[in-house]
Amino acid sequence: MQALILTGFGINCEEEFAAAYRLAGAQATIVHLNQVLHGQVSIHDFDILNFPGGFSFGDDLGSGVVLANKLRYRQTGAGGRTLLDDIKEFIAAGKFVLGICNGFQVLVKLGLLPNLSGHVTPEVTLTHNASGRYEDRWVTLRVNPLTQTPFLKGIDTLEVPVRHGEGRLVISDPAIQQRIEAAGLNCLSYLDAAGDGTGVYPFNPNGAALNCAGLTDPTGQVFGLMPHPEAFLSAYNHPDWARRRRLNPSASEEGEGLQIFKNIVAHITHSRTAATAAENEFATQS
Ligand SMILES: NC(=O)CC[C@H](N)C(=O)O
Repeated sequence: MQALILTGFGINCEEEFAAAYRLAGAQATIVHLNQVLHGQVSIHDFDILNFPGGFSFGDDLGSGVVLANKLRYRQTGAGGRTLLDDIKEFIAAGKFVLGICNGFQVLVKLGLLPNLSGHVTPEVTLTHNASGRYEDRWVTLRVNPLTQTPFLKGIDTLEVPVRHGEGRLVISDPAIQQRIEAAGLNCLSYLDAAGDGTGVYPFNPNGAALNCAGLTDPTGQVFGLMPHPEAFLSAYNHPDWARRRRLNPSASEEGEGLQIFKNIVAHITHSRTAATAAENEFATQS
């Protein structure tokens, strides 16, 4: 199971991302975006493509906009081929894409999320937090029980840090909002201290529509979220770890964020084993 983790141009969470995959049992390779754009590395040699957080292109024109435009418009080959063409093929082959924070912003600006139309055109946007400030705090999330994505399998709630200036999801078309809700694509929502979904600041740190902290596409293969699960890989990353351990001394030393990476690594490994078994059976029969 091979994870490709993009870096360069102000992306700054690639090491945490790689650590997450390694702890989950996968191989992680950090690659500069130019190596992919110049054809030195092919995304097709990997199982999952990852867009980490950071400040790509200094957040100029809006977080994630320039990187999304490079993927959509920068020609990587003959005939006007772009990296987005490769990413579409990658997804059509049943592979997975994960974007965290700035990476989520890239996927939204590109139109890979929520991608209700299947045409990869932007349908929603992420913009400046309602507070007008950069928000750096821990939040609690609930997984939407309707979600089909393997990334979130078996997870009910989790605590994770956010650190962003542009995390407010805006959905200007009510029909799109309704379709996102009906399909369960708003896969993560912010909770208040009583464990209820809330739009109230600071529990919802940015004023996002639908209290949405994360989205998937209709296939569940593309997943993006504003908070940083890759920053909660060890129980000791939590600001309140000492009290949590006192209350529950036998609790795992793993951070809650690691489960997302373990889930996808297990899913891909399992699907591959099943595919090989089916091929072997076919070979024996024919
Ligand atoms: N941590 C991040 O990835 C931040 C994303 C983006 N630069 C923002 O401020 O919204």
